[in-house]
Amino acid sequence: MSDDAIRTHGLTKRFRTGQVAVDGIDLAVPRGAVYGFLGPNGSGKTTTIRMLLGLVAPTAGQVHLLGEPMPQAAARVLPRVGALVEGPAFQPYLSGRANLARLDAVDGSADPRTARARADAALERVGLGAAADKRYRQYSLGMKQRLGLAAALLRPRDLLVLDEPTNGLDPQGTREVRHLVRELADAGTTVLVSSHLLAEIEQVCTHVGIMGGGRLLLQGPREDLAARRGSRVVVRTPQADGAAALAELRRLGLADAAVEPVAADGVVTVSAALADDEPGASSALPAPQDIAGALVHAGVGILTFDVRRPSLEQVFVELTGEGFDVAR
Ligand SMILES: Nc1ncnc2c1ncn2[C@@H]1O[C@H](COP(=O)(O)OP(=O)(O)OP(=O)(O)O)[C@@H](O)[C@H]1O
Repeated sequence: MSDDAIRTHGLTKRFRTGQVAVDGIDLAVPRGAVYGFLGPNGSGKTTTIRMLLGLVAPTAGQVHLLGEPMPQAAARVLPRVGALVEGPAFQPYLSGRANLARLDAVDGSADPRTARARADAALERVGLGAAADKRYRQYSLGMKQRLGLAAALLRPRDLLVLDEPTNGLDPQGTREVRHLVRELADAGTTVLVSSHLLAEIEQVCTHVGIMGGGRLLLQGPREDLAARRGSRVVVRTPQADGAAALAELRRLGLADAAVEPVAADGVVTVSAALADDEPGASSALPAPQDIAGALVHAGVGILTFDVRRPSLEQVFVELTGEGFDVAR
């Protein structure tokens, strides 16, 4: 048993069609994390999430949620887990509020006297307060998605599992979901959130797992994954200082330092790789502040000084050779 909020060992799903949708994955979602579960369409995220929640039986492997084995402990564990998965069962002719009341009533452990307050609080939280009395069938896709979130938030949860929560939302709605996830995480809820659009949730994640072709290609703290590859220092200087800047960077041990072609405005860009891809190899390289100091000391005029980290998407593409929107 582990202290992680979610832990799987060798989790595998082979469908009757013979397709292996999830291929022996070991997920580890630490308590308190916001875990971005990422990967192209068809990479196995939804199937994994369904297995986590006991909606689909694994072909092989184990799942522990909040330290307890699934599905054996489902009755004890699932009340502590809020989930948004495809197609929640809402009644089309009932209002958003009435739909939540219905779900609330099914939950044996919820106090019926406070049902209304719970539903209203959840609706407010997802920005549906004004549409509470509208029928579900009149909701837009984004509003439906929000109602699904509200249902997951009807009671305090230790763990939230959200499958593509930003599906159907406009950029404003997407920002709101991010904000909500951050708020919930600040309050101590562990969140697993899946997306095929990395940029949408990258900013709120503390941890990331990247799926590709049913396998977990990469997993760990977000900062570690992005820092692992390809950080660069990028300096813009007056053209006259370009050669001096290049010489200084090389003197500091940044072997691949190079000057990019002159821009029309008499400014050149000098850049160099800051970290090697090999773990530990970067320790010999100077820290950014020391590089800036050395350039100033060498009399180089600095117009801008940046440390550029690759986006996770760049890391992903580099690792897999696959774009994010590639279907299987
Ligand atoms: N019930 C099923 N029977 C057979 N194959 C299935 C079934 N459900 C999913 N698959 C296949 O398993 C693979 C993984 O699908 P899954 O829905 O888990 O991916 P995903 O990463 O969630 O993608 P998306 O972002 O499009 O939802 C796909 O190739 C899909 O066609």
